Amino acid sequence: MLRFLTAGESHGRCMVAILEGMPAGLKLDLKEMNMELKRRQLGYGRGDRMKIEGDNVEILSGVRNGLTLGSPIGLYVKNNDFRIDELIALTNPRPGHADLVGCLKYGHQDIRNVLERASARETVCRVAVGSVCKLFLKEFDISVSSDVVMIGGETDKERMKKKIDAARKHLDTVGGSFTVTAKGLPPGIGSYAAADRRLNALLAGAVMSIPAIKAVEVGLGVAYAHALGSRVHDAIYYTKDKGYFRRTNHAGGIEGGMTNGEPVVLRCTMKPIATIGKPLESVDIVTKKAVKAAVERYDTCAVEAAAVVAESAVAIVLAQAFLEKFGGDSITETRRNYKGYTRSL
Ligand SMILES: Cc1cc2nc3c(=O)[nH]c(=O)nc-3n(C[C@H](O)[C@H](O)[C@H](O)COP(=O)(O)O)c2cc1C
Ligand SMILES: C=C(O[C@@H]1CC(C(=O)O)=C[C@@H](OP(=O)(O)O)[C@H]1O)C(=O)O
Repeated sequence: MLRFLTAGESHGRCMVAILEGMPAGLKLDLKEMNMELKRRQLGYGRGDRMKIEGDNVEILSGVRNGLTLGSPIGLYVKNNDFRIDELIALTNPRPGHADLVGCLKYGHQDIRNVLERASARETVCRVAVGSVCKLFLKEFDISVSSDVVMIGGETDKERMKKKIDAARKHLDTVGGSFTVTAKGLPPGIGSYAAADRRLNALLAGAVMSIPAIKAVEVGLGVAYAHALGSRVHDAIYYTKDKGYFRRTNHAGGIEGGMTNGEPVVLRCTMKPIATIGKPLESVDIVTKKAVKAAVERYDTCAVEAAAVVAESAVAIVLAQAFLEKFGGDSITETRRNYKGYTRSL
């Protein structure tokens, strides 16, 4: 079983992750891993925090001479903006963030005790872990990519930028949507046999766990609601060369909770950033008086960054489901099992 845990506060010393269950013998290319971290920092509309951080992952354990050992992989990313103990208390929760409910739930009187961990800074760990999973999947010619498709209702790249500029100018924020595509998967990853093995549910859960992601559609997604079955199901064809194939991919590569051999395509929606320069009404959690919500430094738009995080979330789930099917304590063993299966198809 491939599993991971992360720890770290946004302005704490560092962010860490442990990935357990990765087979031995996988070559970890640190340069490629750090490129993923860099991609997460970019994107039009990001705030000033990204100018402070220069995210760089260090491998603490589980690797010798660049190869995984089969033991837990410890990953570390330093926070340049480390100042958690100096930050002043905040008592004016931001609508749309974890602030109010987090204080009620954990008994805090300072929303900083909540926001430090609720912050999307945690997603740097997700990308560090995802970068290892992407390298694993690459061994089997499986790739995961993403595309921003809409920002604040605009689909043209220049208009998207203008939308972000306008939001920034008006001290507001803006959300959007993006697709994540995984190519090269064989049919049969995931299963219809049990609810917790259905791949579409696992993928949606992983992407929805990224802060501010509010919807995940598989293939045609919500558009299925308007359609007739005869128009939307992907007819099946066969040739000796190709084997089974489809001419359309409305299903987004998943049928019955399993990959069907076509690209897996998800469409994901992100809400606008909760911190707003012109803050909404709120209530002070100590005095109970009406106040304006807290304004921290913020990203005007982080859809591009979220898309990179979602690639990692998807890569992690795919690596988990792939290993569930093919097993293997070493890459050699996984490859042998994989080849045996694909030959049998
Ligand atoms: C890459 C990324 C960057 C984000 N940057 C900010 C930010 O600067 N300010 C903010 O208030 N929220 C930001 N968010 C969103 C919050 O983390 C999110 O709204 C909050 O955790 C509550 O979201 P939820 O209701 O989906 O859990 C960011 C999210 C992501 C994925
Ligand atoms: C630190 C990151 O994103 C942060 C996510 C975030 C939030 O509230 O989610 C708030 C901002 O942090 P700060 O208040 O320090 O400016 C973002 O910069 C990151 O993506 O690495």
